[in-house]
Amino acid sequence: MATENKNLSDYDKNTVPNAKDFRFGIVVSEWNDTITEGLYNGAFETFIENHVPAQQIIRWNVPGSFELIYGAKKMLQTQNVDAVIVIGCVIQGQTKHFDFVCEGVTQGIKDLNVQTDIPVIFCVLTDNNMQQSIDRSGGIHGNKGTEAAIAAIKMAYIRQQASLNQFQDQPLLSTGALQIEDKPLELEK
Ligand SMILES: Nc1c(NC[C@H](O)[C@H](O)[C@H](O)CO)[nH]c(=O)[nH]c1=O
Ligand SMILES: CC(=O)[C@@H](O)COP(=O)(O)O
Repeated sequence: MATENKNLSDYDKNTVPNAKDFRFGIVVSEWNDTITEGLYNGAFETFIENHVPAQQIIRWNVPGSFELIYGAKKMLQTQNVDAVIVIGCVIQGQTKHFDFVCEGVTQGIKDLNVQTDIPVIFCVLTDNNMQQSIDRSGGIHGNKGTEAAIAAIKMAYIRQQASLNQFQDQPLLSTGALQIEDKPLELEK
């Protein structure tokens, strides 16, 4: 489903676990900072809306999207966080550099998810032009930062429950969603 058919800011609050005790890191690229600031604001505000205290949200800046990999790695190594969001905006230029940056960041963040125990959420726009980025950072298609914050909460919860081995005897709804203490968690099919 393309973004144009699903607003990035829409989510069902009934499927989001209580996030008041989680700690989150956000690594923000300074390239295209008008866009990345919009994505950050979307993520930060969504965390606050879901009861994450501001003092439990750690922000680091890096020069560009390629540096998100190292920045996230060092945050994971040094900070007590339950999930990390990396925020970037890569826009096609005149050369193939776009392809290499996008692929490099994608693979690097994937590697961190494989090699470490902390979820790293991919909030990197890879757009053809600035208008597409504007549309996805608080514009007509919503805010990918909101989407990323919800993903971070859900993944932090999955990590927490998995570490407690609670999934083994957790009651399941008929839909296959986990029944958690106050609201069901919809696991993506
Ligand atoms: N063109 C964009 C870049 N390029 C810079 C790289 O991300 C990196 O900082 C540089 O190659 C030094 O290692 N970065 C973006 O985030 N967005 C772009 O559109
Ligand atoms: C993604 C990039 O690095 C790109 O925006 C740089 O522009 P260009 O390909 O014209 O050098």
